[in-house]
Amino acid sequence: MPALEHSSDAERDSPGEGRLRHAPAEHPALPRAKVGVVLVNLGTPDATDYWSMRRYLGEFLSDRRVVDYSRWLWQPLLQLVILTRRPFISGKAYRSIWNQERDESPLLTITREQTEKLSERLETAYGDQVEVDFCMRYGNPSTDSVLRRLQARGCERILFFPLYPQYGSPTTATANDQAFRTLMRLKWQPAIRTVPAYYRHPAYLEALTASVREAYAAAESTPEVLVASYHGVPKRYLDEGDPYYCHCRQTTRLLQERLGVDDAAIETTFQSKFGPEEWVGPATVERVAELARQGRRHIAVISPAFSADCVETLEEVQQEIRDAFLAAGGETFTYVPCLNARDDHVAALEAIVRQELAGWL
Ligand SMILES: C=CC1=C(C)c2cc3[nH]c(cc4nc(cc5[nH]c(cc1n2)c(C)c5CCC(=O)O)C(CCC(=O)O)=C4C)c(C)c3C=C
Ligand SMILES: [Fe+2]
Ligand SMILES: [Fe+2]
Repeated sequence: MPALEHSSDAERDSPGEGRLRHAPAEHPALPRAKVGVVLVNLGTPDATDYWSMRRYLGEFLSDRRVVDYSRWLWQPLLQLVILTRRPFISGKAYRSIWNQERDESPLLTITREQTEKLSERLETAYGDQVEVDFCMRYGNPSTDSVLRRLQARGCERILFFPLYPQYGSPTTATANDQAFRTLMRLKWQPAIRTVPAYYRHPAYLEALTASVREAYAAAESTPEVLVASYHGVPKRYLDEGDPYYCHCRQTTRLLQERLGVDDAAIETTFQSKFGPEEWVGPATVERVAELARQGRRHIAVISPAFSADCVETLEEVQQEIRDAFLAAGGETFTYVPCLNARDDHVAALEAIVRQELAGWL
C-alpha cells in the first residue's frame, strides 16, 4: 500500500503517536530524512560556440521574468533577429573569460567552489543531516535535476538559496519560480523554503567591506571614488513594484556607513543595459568616463549584485568599463572582485543558512 511504503519522517523516527502500529514486518528501510540546501545562480552556457550560446540565451531571454513583453511580439523578434546576432557577440565575451582548464564558465567554477566550502562548514555543524548542492536557473546543472537528486537522497526539506543579495524579479523570483515548477510535477513534494534578499545581513556587509579595504590596500594609487556598479533592470520594473533598485541603493548606503567615507567617495551606477527601453541609471560606462572628464584619475569599481565573478564583471567591468574610463583620461582602475569563495563570504552564507534553517535542524 503506497500510504505505508511512503512513511513520513514522524512515522519513522519518533516513537508513540506518529508511528504506524500496523506497519508490516517487511516495511522497507528508508534513509533518515535529511535537509537539502541548494545554492542557485543565474546560469551559463555549456560552451561558447554559436549553438550553445543560442540555446542558453534563448532560454534566458524567453523567460518573461527577464523580458516581460507579449510573447507574440517578443518571440519573433528574439528568434529571428536577436538570436541570430547576439550569440556571436556574447560568445566572444564568454571566450575572453572562459575557464580553459575546466572548460566551463567562471560562474560555474566559482559556484561549485562556494558549494564545496559551504558543504564542509555545514557538515561540521550538522553532520550528514544536511546535503548541500547547487543549480542554475538556465543551463546546467538544472534546477529540476538537482531538486530531484536531493529528494532521491532523502531530503524531505529543502532550503533554496538564490545567490542574489538584492531581490530582483529577473533573478530571485525566476529562480524560485523554477523550483516551484519542479514541485508542481512531483507527487510527493519536499517541503521548501526560499531564502530572502540578504543585502542588509551584517555578515554579507562585513565581507563586502573587507573586500573593498583589501583592494584599496593593494591598489597602485588610492581610489578617489568607489563606483558600486549593479546589473541594471528596465526602469518600468521598479515602477511596477520590483524593489531591486531600492535594495541596490541601500546596499551602497550600508557599505558607505561601514567604510566611513563621505558622499563624494562612493556612487551607485547600473550596467549591462539591454534593448531600447529606459533602464535604471546612471549607466556605469557613461559615469566612469564622466568621472575621468571631471578630473578623477583613480577609481575603483565593485559589483555587489554578483555573488560570483561572471561575464558581466570579468568582461564588461574589467574590459569595457575600464577601457571607457582610461579612454576618457583616467589613470588607474581598481577592480574589487566579487566575494566569490572568500572565507568571509562563505561564513556569511553559512550564517544566513543557519538562520533560515531555524526549526528544521
Ligand atoms: C534582458 C534583460 C536582462 C535583465 C533584466 C537582467 C537582469 C539581471 N541579471 C543579473 C545577473 C546576471 N546577468 C548575467 C548575464 C546576462 N544578463 C542578460 C540580460 C538581462 N539581465 C544577458 C543577455 C546576459 C548574458 C550575457 C550577455 O549576453 O550579455 C549574468 C552572468 C552569467 C554568466 O554566465 O556569466 C549574471 C550573474 C542581475 C543581478 C539582474 C538584475 C536583477
Ligand atoms: Fe543579467
Ligand atoms: Fe553584459
